[in-house]
Amino acid sequence: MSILNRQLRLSSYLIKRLQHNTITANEIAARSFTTSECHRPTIVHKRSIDILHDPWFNKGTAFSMTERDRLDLRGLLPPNVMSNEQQIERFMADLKRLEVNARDGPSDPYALAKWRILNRLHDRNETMYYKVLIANIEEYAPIVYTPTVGLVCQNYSGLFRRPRGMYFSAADRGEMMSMVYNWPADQVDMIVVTDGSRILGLGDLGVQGIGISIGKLDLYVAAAGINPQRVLPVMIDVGTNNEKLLKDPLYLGLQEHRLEGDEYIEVIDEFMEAVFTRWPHVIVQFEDFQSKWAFKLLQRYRDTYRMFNDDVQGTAGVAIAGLLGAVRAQGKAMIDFPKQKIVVAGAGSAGIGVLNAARKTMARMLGNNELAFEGARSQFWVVDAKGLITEEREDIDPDALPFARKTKEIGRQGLREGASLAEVVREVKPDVLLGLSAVGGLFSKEVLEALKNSTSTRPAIFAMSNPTKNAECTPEDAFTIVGDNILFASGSPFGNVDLGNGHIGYCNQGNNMYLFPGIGLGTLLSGARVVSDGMLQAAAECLAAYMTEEEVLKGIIFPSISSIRDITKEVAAAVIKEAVEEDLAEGYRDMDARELGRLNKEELAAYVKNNMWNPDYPTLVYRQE
Ligand SMILES: NC(=O)c1ccc[n+]([C@@H]2O[C@H](COP(=O)([O-])OP(=O)(O)OC[C@H]3O[C@@H](n4cnc5c(N)ncnc54)[C@H](O)[C@@H]3O)[C@@H](O)[C@H]2O)c1
Ligand SMILES: O=C(O)C[C@H](O)C(=O)O
Ligand SMILES: [Mg+2]
Repeated sequence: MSILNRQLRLSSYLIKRLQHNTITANEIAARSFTTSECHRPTIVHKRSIDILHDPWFNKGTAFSMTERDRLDLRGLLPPNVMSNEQQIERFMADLKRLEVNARDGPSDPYALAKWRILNRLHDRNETMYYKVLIANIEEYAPIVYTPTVGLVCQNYSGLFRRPRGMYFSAADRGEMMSMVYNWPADQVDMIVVTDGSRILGLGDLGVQGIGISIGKLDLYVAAAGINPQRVLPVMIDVGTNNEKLLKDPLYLGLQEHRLEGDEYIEVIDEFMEAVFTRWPHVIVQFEDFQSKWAFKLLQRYRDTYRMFNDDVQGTAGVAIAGLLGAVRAQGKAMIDFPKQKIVVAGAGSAGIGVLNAARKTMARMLGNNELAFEGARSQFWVVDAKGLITEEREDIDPDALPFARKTKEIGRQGLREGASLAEVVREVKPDVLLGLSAVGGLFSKEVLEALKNSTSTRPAIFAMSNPTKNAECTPEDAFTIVGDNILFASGSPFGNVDLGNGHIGYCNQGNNMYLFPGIGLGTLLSGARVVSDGMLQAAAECLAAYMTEEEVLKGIIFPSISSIRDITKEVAAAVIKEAVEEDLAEGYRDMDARELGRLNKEELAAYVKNNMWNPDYPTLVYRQE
């Protein structure tokens, strides 16, 4: 009989005897001493993740800090310790919210409900989960990844059931080197880390941003065939500046404002040192860090560690592939790219990443010298929240400075500092209008009307902000207002548009998902010491060349998500080739760099394919210890 049952029986027996006056109060006090049995500790024969996965002993977020230390649980749970009452309140609030959330799912009214079902499968049986995901990637990528993952992050404190990944918080300073050993896997190939400060276009979501690391790693497994036992989603909780979360008693993260300055950097440094000490060959992808840190951290670590920033570098590669596709779709040779006039709305980590890469690509095509690099600058007009960026801007962000228009130029063009996006489009008549602003509907009717006067034979509109509601415009608006002869891509998935004349307006998904899995896989399989600009460029060029002439002329400039495993294999092979050529490759397992260098294109692709994990059940054999 369980302790609880025995106690219940005992107390009902005592109460009955008391009612019949056959027992004294003193006797009750003495007897009730036996009920202290329930305060005796329970002996468990497991620790760490095993205890979290054991429904008998798991307390979830209610494990106290001392218990977390005693049971090697530090870092395996979000930092905020909850009371049992709070846990129940959180569960109930989430349960009640289900119907509301199911209704406001982005394009699919049942998106969040589907996520819950898939998530439960993920927690029960990973092989089966990935088999389902890979076989139905077109249908379920929008659930486990953009756009639904945004909704998941917004509601994560309510959705949290079983922990996944690791949490390093500001309260763990000085402990990270030891707590990294709480993770049960001896080998980790890929870490995706966020500090939750800019999740998609949804702003600061604090600890709830862990959802984006999990979603990105789902694609690493599904698209790149990284073994799911060797991926680690990480959340670095340095606080949040989201006032709503700071006031929410059920929020799972640290309820203090974000660390800033050196204190912030020290936490990230400690994390990097800890993970690279335990797993020297791991690759760390930085995801959804606010711009002010995205660039600084990239510069700080990129020459020392195997790391890259997906929003800065992955997005840039995808945009370059799209921009080159746009040139081809106009019936021109790619080498004509440096003549394109490009208006970019948004000068954050993604926008500036794209601008730098596009400028370098133009400069390379123009002769790869100082003059070419300087000349390429004048092809870009950058508009941020304060309008057109010019050299007259006060307190200009140093990352945006190289793209500030010169006063003389803008005078000639009938523009001025702070000119609105519509004015800029009207005066510049660009070939490309690219949005990475996180402002839904920014490409308003007025802006799209202005684009009708573009000097291009086929203007391109890239509404790249995520999730769906943050897209700068919908494909319907773009095709309806600007005309049938445009090229359209969005960051989150939309359906194609029926143009009503027997033709289809293609909606491409211009998302960094076409590159980051291949960049990570290629880095892993080459054993490259760092992720170089050349490797990133090779990845972008591979993606650009993936589409056939016929597809591009139809307006299809990115592959369908159903071929993501194939494109990832090709991208990874291109990354390996470049790493070998740059002498950065150190080999992987029994394949050394020299042997890698001897493989031709087909052999490289076969090498990648053979090293991709497939969701098949292995044979299991039990042996006693
Ligand atoms: N499609 C992709 O693969 C991809 C990749 C990375 C980022 N993104 C998306 O890009 C968006 C921006 O990301 P970020 O990291 O650069 O964010 P960020 O917050 O660093 O930058 C946003 C930029 O937009 C500008 N902006 C704000 N309001 C504006 C307005 N009204 N007009 C013009 N510009 C305005 C801001 O001034 C800032 O420069 C997010 O929605 C993100 O989801 C998409
Ligand atoms: O996550 C995505 O869908 C793309 C990108 O990394 C983003 O931050 O929006
Ligand atoms: Mg991102």
